[in-house]
Amino acid sequence: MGQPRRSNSGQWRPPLPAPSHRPRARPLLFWLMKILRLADYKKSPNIPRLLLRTIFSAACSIPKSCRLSPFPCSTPDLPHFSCRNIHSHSGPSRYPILKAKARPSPEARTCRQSRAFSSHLLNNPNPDHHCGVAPSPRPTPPRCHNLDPLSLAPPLGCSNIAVSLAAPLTLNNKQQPSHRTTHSQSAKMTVPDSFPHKHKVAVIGSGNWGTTVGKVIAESTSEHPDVFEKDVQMWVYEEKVRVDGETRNLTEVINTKHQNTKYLEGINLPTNLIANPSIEDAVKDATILIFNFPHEFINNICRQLKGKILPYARGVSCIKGVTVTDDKIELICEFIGEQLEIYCGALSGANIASEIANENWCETTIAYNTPPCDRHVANGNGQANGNGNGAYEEHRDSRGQIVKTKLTPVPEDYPPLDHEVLHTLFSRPYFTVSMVSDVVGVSLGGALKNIVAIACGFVEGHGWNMTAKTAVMRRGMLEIIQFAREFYPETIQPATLWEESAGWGDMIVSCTAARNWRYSKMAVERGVSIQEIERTELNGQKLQGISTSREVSSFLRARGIEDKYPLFKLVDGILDGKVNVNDIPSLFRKN
Ligand SMILES: NC(=O)c1ccc[n+]([C@@H]2O[C@H](COP(=O)([O-])OP(=O)(O)OC[C@H]3O[C@@H](n4cnc5c(N)ncnc54)[C@H](O)[C@@H]3O)[C@@H](O)[C@H]2O)c1
Ligand SMILES: O=P(O)(O)OC[C@H](O)CO
Repeated sequence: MGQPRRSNSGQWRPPLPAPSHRPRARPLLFWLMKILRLADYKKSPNIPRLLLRTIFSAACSIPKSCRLSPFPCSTPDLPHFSCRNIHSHSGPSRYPILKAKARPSPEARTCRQSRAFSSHLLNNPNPDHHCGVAPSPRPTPPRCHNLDPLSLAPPLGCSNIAVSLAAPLTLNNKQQPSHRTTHSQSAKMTVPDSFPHKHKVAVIGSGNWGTTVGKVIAESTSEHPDVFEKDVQMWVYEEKVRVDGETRNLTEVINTKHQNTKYLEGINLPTNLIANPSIEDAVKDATILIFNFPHEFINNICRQLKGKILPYARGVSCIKGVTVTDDKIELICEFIGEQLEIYCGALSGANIASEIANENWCETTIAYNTPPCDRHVANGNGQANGNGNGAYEEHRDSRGQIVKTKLTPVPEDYPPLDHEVLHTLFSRPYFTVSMVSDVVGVSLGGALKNIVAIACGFVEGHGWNMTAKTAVMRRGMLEIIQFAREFYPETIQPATLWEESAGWGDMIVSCTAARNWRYSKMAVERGVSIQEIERTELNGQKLQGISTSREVSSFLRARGIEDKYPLFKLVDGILDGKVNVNDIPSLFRKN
């Protein structure tokens, strides 16, 4: 890797990749022209055509072996990048990487895995060797779900993003250049990569998943002191717990024993994860808020947080559920954003807390649409906030509407808060993160699968088996997609539900191994209501499927369309005791 260098305008540029990794366009062209000249192409016009066709078809062929591998590459410099990702981003473009490096849009920069991907390619001209498969042509850069291919055309002032993509980005890779150009100051102004402020992270909620995510994050903040403050505050809904024969406050137990004995027993927590019973104090000065509690408490918690957080804080909701108010349905992350006047993304995936807490590998999906005002575009003109020509780009919600709240941009003396930073914050060797922009797919996939999981528990409790459950899962997924298309047609990307952990992955794990499935099965087996089981068996944990089913059904009923969602309707009926589990097969009978 070379040294950081200055452009003609005096601006710092990242170093060029090592010469052996540079594109070899010139020698290639040279030889091509030589062959054509030798073949006297003016007399044989078919030769150039044949040559081009051969090159093009070679570039299009990706070995199938790579497409099928579900495992992450084991390369130490790219621990979270999998062959599957390489495949899902592959396409027929002849020089896709060079194209993306030359003219990416802001979305391309924030696209999932882009940093890892570009640095990986620059460091490894043939990325496939890490996957243990036969070499293949270079794959395309990562694809964003909301990325219009046309947006790869160069918007004004984006030219220097090419430079940031071309250089391995700075947060994960220790060989990075030590300067990052900011955008709002003059083009010649540079800021060292060590920003005066680091992001302070607070986790709001400390249940089974809340504590697990707290652990993940506290490990990351320790590992990245250049980006994050080490200590992570975790708000704990204070309770008395019995430990070693004594009754103590849960917060005190967490801070002394470094275990959440009530909600995540037996897991050692990092000492920089600090339990705090005061929500106000826990979020003080935090720039990144992680929301992680059962969705039933969302109204109350948002009320407590209003006016108590930094105006430029940003959120990620790990909550699986929806909010229904006045016959309006809202994604939890957007509800949080609206209430607290911030932007909030969503994390969801096939994630069973105890497995991640035990550091068993799995993957997850984060949907985050970096608000235009936070896009630190280091372009040739030093323009900030959006499209680089001085115009302010509005932030839009998942219904395509301009967000009413005028967001306060994250100040420039913090590391830019975007896909890269969030990817860094949540990634662990045992937790692979995919970054996407489809907030609807990720949120609804996570919320609505809980209804399906309850149905699967009923089916299994009744004595039917895996094949019956599969039918219910399939039906459930169709209703989820239909729901997303009906209520969020503007931005839903159904591919998210097929391709991401937050879609089919979560559906499968939820219907075969998670709590909503397990305890609804138990309810049928014991002949008691699921609410009764929640009260007696879960030691304070919550089954989100019960309230989600109620909320979604009341929303559909209010619109007179519940019959369009027969599985959702049936689960609600069973929860009410009005319908019998035996009626489930009737959904599948065609008249
Ligand atoms: N547990 C998992 O494996 C898992 C995995 C992925 C996603 N999720 C999702 O994460 C979210 C949080 O789930 P969890 O498993 O951490 O919670 P949990 O089921 O462990 O719920 C208990 C939590 O609720 C809190 N609580 C109880 N009464 C409260 C009140 N009145 N006000 C505020 N908080 C109160 C408790 O203190 C505790 O932290 C849910 O939406 C869930 O669907 C869970
Ligand atoms: O245990 P559950 O049913 O709340 O589900 C946990 C996760 O959502 C599974 O991905």
